Amino acid sequence: MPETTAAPTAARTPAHSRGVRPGRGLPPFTGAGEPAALTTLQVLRLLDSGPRGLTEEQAEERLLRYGENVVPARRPPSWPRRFVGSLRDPFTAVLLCLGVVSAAVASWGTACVIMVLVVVSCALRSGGEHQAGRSMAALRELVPTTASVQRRTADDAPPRVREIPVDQLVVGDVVRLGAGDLVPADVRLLRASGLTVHQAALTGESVPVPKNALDAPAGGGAEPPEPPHLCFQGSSVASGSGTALVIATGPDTRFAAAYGGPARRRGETAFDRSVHGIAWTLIRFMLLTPPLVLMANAALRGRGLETLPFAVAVAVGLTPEMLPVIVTAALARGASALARTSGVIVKRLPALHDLGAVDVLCLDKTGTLTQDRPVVERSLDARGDNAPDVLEWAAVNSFWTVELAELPVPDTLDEAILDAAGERGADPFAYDGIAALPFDPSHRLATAVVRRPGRHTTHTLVVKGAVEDVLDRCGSVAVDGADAALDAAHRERLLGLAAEEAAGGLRLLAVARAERPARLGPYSDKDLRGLTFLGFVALRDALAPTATDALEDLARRGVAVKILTGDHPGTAARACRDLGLDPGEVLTAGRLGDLRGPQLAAAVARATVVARCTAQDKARIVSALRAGGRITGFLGDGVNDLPALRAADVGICPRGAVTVAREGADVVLAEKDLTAIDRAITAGRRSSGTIAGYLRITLSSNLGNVIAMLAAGLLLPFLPMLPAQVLVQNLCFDAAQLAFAFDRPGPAAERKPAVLRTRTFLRFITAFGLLNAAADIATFGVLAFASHTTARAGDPAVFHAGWFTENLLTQAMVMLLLRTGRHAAERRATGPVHLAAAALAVIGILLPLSPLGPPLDMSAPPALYYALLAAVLTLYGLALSTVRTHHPALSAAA
Ligand SMILES: Nc1ncnc2c1ncn2[C@@H]1O[C@H](COP(=O)(O)OP(=O)(O)OP(=O)(O)O)[C@@H](O)[C@H]1O
Ligand SMILES: [Mg+2]
Repeated sequence: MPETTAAPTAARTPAHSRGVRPGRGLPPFTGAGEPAALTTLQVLRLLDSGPRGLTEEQAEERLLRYGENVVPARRPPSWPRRFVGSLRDPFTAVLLCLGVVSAAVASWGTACVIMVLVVVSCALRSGGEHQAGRSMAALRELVPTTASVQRRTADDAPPRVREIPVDQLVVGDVVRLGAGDLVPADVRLLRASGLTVHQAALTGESVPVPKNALDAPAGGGAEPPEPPHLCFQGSSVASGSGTALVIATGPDTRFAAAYGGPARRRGETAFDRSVHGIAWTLIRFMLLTPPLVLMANAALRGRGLETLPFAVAVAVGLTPEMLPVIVTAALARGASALARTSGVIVKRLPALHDLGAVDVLCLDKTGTLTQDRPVVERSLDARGDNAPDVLEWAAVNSFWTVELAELPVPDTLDEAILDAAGERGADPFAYDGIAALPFDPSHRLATAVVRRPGRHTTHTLVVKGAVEDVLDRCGSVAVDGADAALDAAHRERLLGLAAEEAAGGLRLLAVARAERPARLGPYSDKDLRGLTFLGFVALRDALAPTATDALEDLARRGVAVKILTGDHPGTAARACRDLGLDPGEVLTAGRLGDLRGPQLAAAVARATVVARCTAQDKARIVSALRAGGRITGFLGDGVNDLPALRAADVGICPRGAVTVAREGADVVLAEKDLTAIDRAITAGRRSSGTIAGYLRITLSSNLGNVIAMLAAGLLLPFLPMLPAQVLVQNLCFDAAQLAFAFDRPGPAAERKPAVLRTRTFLRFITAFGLLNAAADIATFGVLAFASHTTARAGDPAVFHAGWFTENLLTQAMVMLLLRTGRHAAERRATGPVHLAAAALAVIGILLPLSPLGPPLDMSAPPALYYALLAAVLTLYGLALSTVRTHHPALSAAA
């Protein structure tokens, strides 16, 4: 493409020969931006650059000298730092407190074992996190953020625009900006066409701000706070395009000065609500336990502070120390498997859990339900008759809006129109392009201003866009070559005609035109009044071949699908119907009006399609669904999808999406394909199933032990379990639970959204905890019976050994019988959990008999005990299976 620039070429004189140092450190260009008093030419000179950009060699040299364009954000922490960080985990903190309490009462044994627990769990956790962090960083690198830079291979070579990773940009580079791009560094505009920029991250302003190149220096007056010719890193292009000079990179940008790192967003996610919610409930329990144990012992047995170590041990017994390890491992494993098998990149680990919990998925239409390969089917005039000239005007609009853009982004509708017009021999060069107002999703219009060669006094405005938005700007309608006033009846008829075409599944663009006296000044949306309506171009976009099956799968998995589109309601409804999705009542965003909160949630809950949505409508619908308790995913790929991507529990976009969408999304798909989402949701449910399984099993048996321990503590004249023993037992349990990180839950876990609700969960662990306690108490009876005839009746060491064995055996059984999503038939195959359970059982039986027994105050129980224990365990196993199958409320939770 020939390079057309307005700035003189003198700027290309090498400035280093004049002793000017480019870039970083140069006072006017650090962070705060650049005084508007300099002309573009002066700035280019100062930075030793030119309107044609740097050469590759210059850029390379600057990169080496001044460093990469990265904000010195929080670097990934090192392993030791993670270790220290994991000490701040609430469970660890509680354990440490308990350790301090034990040390304070000189219970050194307990204190030491608690320390061992803390160190082991922190080491495992930080190791796991470190590894997960590395693999996540590697995954994120598969979705790099790029910028379009204009560089030359040699001084005299023509400039070429190419995509490079953003971190390779240097001061003096010339970059191209297009709708949906992130502003890659602090830049000064050289040229701009209809450019508006979102700078909410910097200024909090929520509406896009218009930006343009500076024609003349701003003079001596005060500099405006947001100079219109500067764009800053951290903002994004909402519409239009531009060419700009990089004036500050990396740590020198205004963004780095303000924040020192990328801003992180988002309130409470589904992950926080479920996993964290349960963790905090437990922590409250743990903190309450020691005082309760002390009080009960004091009140009922008249014991004093000497029971404190025991009370502490009971609280420690409740802790699921391995929770963070299991969570990280399960999610990281799921995320890398998903990347390997389906090319789906999860950018934030907890997002995988949230994916599994999604129960409503909002989608855009184009490219998701359809192929995004539109072809022009026909063009019609205001009467609905074939009208080739309407297509020709649309082509003039498409050609010049693309041609005059600084960064032409191929739009499939424009391409289709140009193809069709080209086939019919239309010639857009019959006009000269004067100006363009590029397509802007909030106005749903694109405008080209053209001039017929030789007619210098008249400009023709050619507008194409959504039917309603074009009609709003029309004052007349062309009928049979003459203009007639556009009255309400006409308008209704035209809308009806459009609806008819849309009902056939066609996408529609309205075309209008106006003649104006030629002028020099820029054009804006305000000039689009009193247009003459010409007609429609109807395009057909074939349905995506995999969509029908994928929608069915999603429905089967309990995920409701909603289409939030900017398109015509008729077109969207027809696409749904053709894909077997009942559109029900089709809403338009306009009809939702100012509904908010619960009313909006209720209205949207009933609908499957909401058409004519703006970016803000999409976001507010997603927020309302979330506020109504739904866990909401959003898939979209355009600039107009960004607010909704950010508002959703899980924002999903395809790899081909605009840069801002890729940056804002939690999950990036290889392609815009619903089947990939289905696979990602399944992976999320598996990981959540693993976590839930771990929590249910660990906590129900921990709770059972605590109840039994309290009961025994009150019934027996001695401590039912020595603190050291509690902790050894805990260590064994924890080690065995690690197997869950490598477990794959059964298919039942994949059937519906995996949400761990605190209340259902507590019901589950209470029921199974009580069952476990009952087995323990039965064991006490059996132990007493088996040893009452022997010489060792009432020996605490025998009691300790007997109970230890039973505890480990019941834990092994629970691991096998309460696994997530498995029914009897599915539980058979051997896996890590089976091996761990077997190991646990062996340790449970042999440890008290081994030389380690006596130091832990355990000695072998009589043989009769083992026989009776077998009977107790059989009954316990039967009871477990019965409760699980016969209480759907409980088994459904599993
Ligand atoms: N290049 C264009 N020129 C003019 N008008 C356009 C252009 N592209 C889209 N439109 C109009 O704007 C409307 C909204 O389109 P847009 O692509 O912004 O919606 P969307 O929300 O992204 O839709 P989808 O759900 O299909 O992705 C379209 O129905 C069409 O009428
Ligand atoms: Mg779109």
